[in-house]
Amino acid sequence: MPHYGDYQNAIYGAGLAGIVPKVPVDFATLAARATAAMPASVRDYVQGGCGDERTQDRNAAAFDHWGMTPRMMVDCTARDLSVELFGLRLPSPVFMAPIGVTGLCTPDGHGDLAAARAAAGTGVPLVASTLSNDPLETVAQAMGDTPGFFQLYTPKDRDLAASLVARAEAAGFKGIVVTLDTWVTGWRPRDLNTGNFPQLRGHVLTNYFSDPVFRAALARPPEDDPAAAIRQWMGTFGKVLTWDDMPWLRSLTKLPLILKGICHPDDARRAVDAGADAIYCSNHGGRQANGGIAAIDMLPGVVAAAGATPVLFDSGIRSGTDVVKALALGATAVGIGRPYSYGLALDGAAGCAHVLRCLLAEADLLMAVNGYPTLAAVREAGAVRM
Ligand SMILES: Cc1cc2nc3c(=O)[nH]c(=O)nc-3n(C[C@H](O)[C@H](O)[C@H](O)COP(=O)(O)O)c2cc1C
Ligand SMILES: CCCCCCC(=O)C(=O)O
Repeated sequence: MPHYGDYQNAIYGAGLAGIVPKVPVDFATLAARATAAMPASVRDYVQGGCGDERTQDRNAAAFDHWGMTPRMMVDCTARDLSVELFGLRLPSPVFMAPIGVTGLCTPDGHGDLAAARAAAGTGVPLVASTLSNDPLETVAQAMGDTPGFFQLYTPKDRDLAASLVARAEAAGFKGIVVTLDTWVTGWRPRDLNTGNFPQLRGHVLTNYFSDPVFRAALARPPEDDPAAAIRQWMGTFGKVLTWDDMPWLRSLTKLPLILKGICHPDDARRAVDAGADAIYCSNHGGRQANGGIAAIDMLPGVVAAAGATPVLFDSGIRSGTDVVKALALGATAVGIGRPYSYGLALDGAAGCAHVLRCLLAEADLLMAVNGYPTLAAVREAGAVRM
């Protein structure tokens, strides 16, 4: 049976023929190379975060104070990283988190399709953002047989929300991820210092501009009057959700409903009671609120509160080791954020797939060396706060 770790042999094998990876295999080199290659406006938006970015930095740094203990004399020649989620058998517990400017991460402006193709090529699901340069239907198609999830930024216009969800269902997405932490944008100095907010320049609004409900409310189509369409988007983006909205959200779809941005155990309990099918523990990569606890440090409390409900996690994952630590702390599946957008920036779909394969190879080899043949073994081994 092939293992994700075999990617290491492929890299060394290519090295014998004098070929080195086009995209770096480690995050530090990847980030340095990608941010040098990106246009400044995209780089600042992707790399930046809220305030002085201490929460963002802490998200990644906090993985250092969690450690795992290797077990010996365990046969790990066969390893199984597959996971069941919402009745789907996924080949690995890794997915691509929604990134609203994915479209801009490739020079052709079709980064969303490139990420979808990377999903198709690797079997790693993509959570497609509402904020996309290509319509969700086209993105879904580009994912091939790999399941995808649709991330909903809930508009104030309830009919528009219903339309977006219905389109996502019709397009074949397997679940709806409702983001709770971004009805308004956090304070982002890098973008403020350059007066740059991509959406206000008409980027990544294709799902709105292509939507029949959104279009029906415009005097003239977005193609003829983009400024008016952008103004309408500004007016409708970001409904403030409360727990009272849960029955309505639930009524929009029969697909699994996943609530993104849950960090407090009480909120996790409330989400489960209100009918959420999964909790998505995330602090939005430190982009929305500064001054927070690192996301990975909040994961154990959320997992305990969620009980049997699956918990997805992101924020600060930079390596395969981080992936295994998050699984050890109870995550059912782990979201990759900025690293895959850097892969896109350096080599499109191939670069994105390479980043995902490297993360999976490192995770798989760590499991092999640490004596964890399955994800159940990872979870049983756990991680210790050092
Ligand atoms: C450039 C950028 C755009 C993002 N856009 C969205 C989005 O459209 N919807 C959403 O729910 N989260 C969005 N996020 C948050 C990610 O889904 C994820 O929570 C975050 O990237 C995790 O942090 P990390 O990248 O530092 O690991 C975005 C993140 C970045 C970096
Ligand atoms: C008013 C738009 C809010 C930002 C949406 C994209 C996102 O989640 C992020 O940049 O982070």
